[in-house]
Amino acid sequence: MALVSMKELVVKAKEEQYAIGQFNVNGLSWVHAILDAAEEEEAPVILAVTDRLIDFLGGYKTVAAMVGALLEEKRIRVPVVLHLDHGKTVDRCVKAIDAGFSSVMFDGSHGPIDQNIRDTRQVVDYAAARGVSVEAEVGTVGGMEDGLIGGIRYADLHECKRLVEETGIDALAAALGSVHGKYQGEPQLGFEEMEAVSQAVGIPLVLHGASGIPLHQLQRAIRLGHAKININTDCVTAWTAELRKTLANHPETTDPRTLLTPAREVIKETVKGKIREFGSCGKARRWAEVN
Ligand SMILES: O=C(O)C[C@@H](O)[C@H](O)C(=O)COP(=O)(O)O
Ligand SMILES: [Zn+2]
Repeated sequence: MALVSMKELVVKAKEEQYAIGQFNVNGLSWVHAILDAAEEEEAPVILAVTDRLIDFLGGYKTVAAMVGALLEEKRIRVPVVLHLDHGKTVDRCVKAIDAGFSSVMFDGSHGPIDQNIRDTRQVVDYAAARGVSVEAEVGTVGGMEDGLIGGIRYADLHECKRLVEETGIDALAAALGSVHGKYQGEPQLGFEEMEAVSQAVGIPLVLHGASGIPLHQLQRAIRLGHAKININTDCVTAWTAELRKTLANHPETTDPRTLLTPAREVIKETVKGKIREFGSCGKARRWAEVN
């Protein structure tokens, strides 16, 4: 199946109270593992590439070609979105769209809201004309972003409403207490604020920094309108641990396949576990029936 926009997937997920997993791609192994997991769980899935890793991975066109080829070679039938995560500029979002990404996030959350709205609107105008979905952000998710450690800044309700109404985005990332990377202590999401934002904007919400958030909090976030949940840290942590174990168990081996296959398998199992937690397993079946 060809890549699809995120829009219809998250609208449906919100209606039916489950969430689509966004899993970050850090190399070829990730694409294999995430696609295999989604196919086995019959779940729609979002493959995301964070803008800071685009050059490391060979550029937008390389990423789009790699994902497109694997969809075909592996005969993937579940709906797959290729999403630019934390797009840094309007121009970089345009490049991703031109390369074949089916969804982009423009992250103007670090600047003033008026600038964020102006830039996001430009991205939406370009994307909507090409059937590409757009996510944008208000507030600051805590933790590591672009190599810098930052504090949490809660999304302002009025700014969330303005961003949605004045741009026409498809999904909103409202920072409400989550943190990228590892949490220090128990995650504390702002559920009261979440309910207010969700009611005010009406569109599906996106949860960044979801690795390490306990299931009961994720389920409450889904009930309050989160239809896309982003996971990277849990996958890279599992991958690194497995790779270290394999290297220790095979000190003489120089065969990359022997060294990398168990780590790829661990990503797949991690993704499958998340898909089940988010309630999206089996949802590709119904999607295929009506599309
Ligand atoms: O590492 C990146 O740049 C991608 C992440 O910001 C992603 O959008 C995300 O929110 C993952 O959260 P985490 O797995 O809890 O770190
Ligand atoms: Zn994020």
